[in-house]
Amino acid sequence: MAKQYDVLFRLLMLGDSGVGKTCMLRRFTENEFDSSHISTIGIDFKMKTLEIEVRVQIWDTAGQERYQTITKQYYRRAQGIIFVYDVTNQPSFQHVAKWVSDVDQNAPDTVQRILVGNKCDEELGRQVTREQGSKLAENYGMEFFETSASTNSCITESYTRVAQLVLQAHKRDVDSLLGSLDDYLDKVALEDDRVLPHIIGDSQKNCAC
Ligand SMILES: Nc1nc2c(ncn2[C@@H]2O[C@H](COP(=O)(O)OP(=O)(O)OP(=O)(O)O)[C@@H](O)[C@H]2O)c(=O)[nH]1
Repeated sequence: MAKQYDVLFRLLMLGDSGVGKTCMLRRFTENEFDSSHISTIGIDFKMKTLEIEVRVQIWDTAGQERYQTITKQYYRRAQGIIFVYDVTNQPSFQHVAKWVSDVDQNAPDTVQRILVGNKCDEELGRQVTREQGSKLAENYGMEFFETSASTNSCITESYTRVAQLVLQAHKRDVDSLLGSLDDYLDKVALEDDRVLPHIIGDSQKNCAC
């Protein structure tokens, strides 16, 4: 019997307002980029199936302080977190420490994290060097990516990597879940085989034509 099912992970994007979270997500899911900034209200999400056969639900949070009571409620349900800062905005880089500390207080210990410096296409306006980003990520034990939603640089790679990390961290759970799902589907298939002639018989009896 054909076995088709998805593994679904929830990923959360965090970072200051304007660093480009929504644009990264739109680039990844729709391959589109918008140069205007319409602040996310509260929280939004999009789904995407990755080549590694994992389906991800990506939550795009509002960076604005006033929505943080709402967005913090989602930390607990995330398996992966993408911390985003803007390489042309030094304060957004400094605030990564605050986002990380919020996650430490509210998310499960098993949550997988990566650090992303977005807008790397803006070389002239750069305020945070690649080395500074990489060093901070190393201090937190995270992998680091520089991305551009504008030029589509490293966007798919960063989402795919965090999903891979989540998959590795939950591999045993996923394997045992899929193992029991296989057993269940096999059992149902066997039962179907036994029941099917009976159902056909019944339906033929009820058929009016
Ligand atoms: N040059 C450049 N601009 C970008 C990039 N990503 C986003 N932007 C611009 O940055 C601005 C903010 O982008 P958003 O994606 O709306 O930012 P956000 O982090 O979702 O903001 P909030 O919803 O307020 O938290 C927009 O004007 C985007 O066009 C990028 O990679 N390069």
